[in-house]
Amino acid sequence: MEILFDEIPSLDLADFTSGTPEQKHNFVKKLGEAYQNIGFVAIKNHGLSQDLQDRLYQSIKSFFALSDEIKSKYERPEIGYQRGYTGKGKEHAKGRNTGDLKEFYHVGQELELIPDSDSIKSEYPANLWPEEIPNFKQDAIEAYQTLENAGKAMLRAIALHLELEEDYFEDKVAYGNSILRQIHYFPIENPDEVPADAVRAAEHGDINLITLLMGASADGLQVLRKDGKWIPITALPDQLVVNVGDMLERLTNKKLKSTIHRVVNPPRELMHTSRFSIPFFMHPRSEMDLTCLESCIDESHPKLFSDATAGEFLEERLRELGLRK
Ligand SMILES: O=C(O)CCC(=O)C(=O)O
Ligand SMILES: [Fe+2]
Repeated sequence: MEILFDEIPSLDLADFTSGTPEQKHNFVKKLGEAYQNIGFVAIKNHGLSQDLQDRLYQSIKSFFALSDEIKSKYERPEIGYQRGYTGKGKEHAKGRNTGDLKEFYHVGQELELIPDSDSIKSEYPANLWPEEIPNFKQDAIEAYQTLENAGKAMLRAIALHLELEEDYFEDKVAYGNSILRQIHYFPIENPDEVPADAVRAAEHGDINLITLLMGASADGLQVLRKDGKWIPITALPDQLVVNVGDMLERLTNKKLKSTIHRVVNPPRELMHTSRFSIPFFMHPRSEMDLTCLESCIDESHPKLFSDATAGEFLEERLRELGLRK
């Protein structure tokens, strides 16, 4: 069914997690409809409190206000910047060379929380915690866990929409390679000093299964509708934006859409202002097989992707983004 949304659909996650069978059914139906079309929804009752979001934004504002010299102590190119700080302009979208106008900080699974018996533990680098910002660690870990739980609930709904067992993704995302990315789109005093084609975040699809995005500190996020129109996204304060990433698109042979999105620059007179945002990229364990589901392949939907594991696909994309040599 062709639907052209003027805004992304809003859903209540509580309908799915604690609603009546009918509410749960309707949630899955609306989610499936949205993900087969615009690839984005906004959800409320996700479990992440406003207080925690405020604390997170406070910590990252303090962190990014530190000098470049201090921030670079937390930069680890040798692990593809998968933990800690990534400096200004280092990442560019796939297919581009001009770096995005952003700096960011990555938090992954906290190793102490993974049981020793799980061999995945040895795959992950340890998190880095900035000693200059006392609450950073505690707030980031709490947000990571809350978003991981909300993501698991979304994946249960997605599994039902795909007519899989509700717990299909459960073991695949247990201690998965998810990343909390805290982003600062930095102020630019003189717009003529940056490359003419430089933008806050050039158009891209996310790599992972799904992305859960907290309300940002300013406008700018836009998604590309299939008729070519860019639709601005503004989440209400109590909402998270949740979109399909490339891994889920591959698994479902493009039944679910990883929609291209971007963050545009503000008008020239506001280029000197900052924008902060915090996406949570929900990744499975590296061994997850992303081979297209048989149920998503038929004569009118031939298989579009070669077989790969999540780990293989991620490595390829990190090289394409300039983060891995
Ligand atoms: O900053 C935002 O609002 C979105 C960022 C984004 O799309 C990303 O980091 O993948
Ligand atoms: Fe994105």
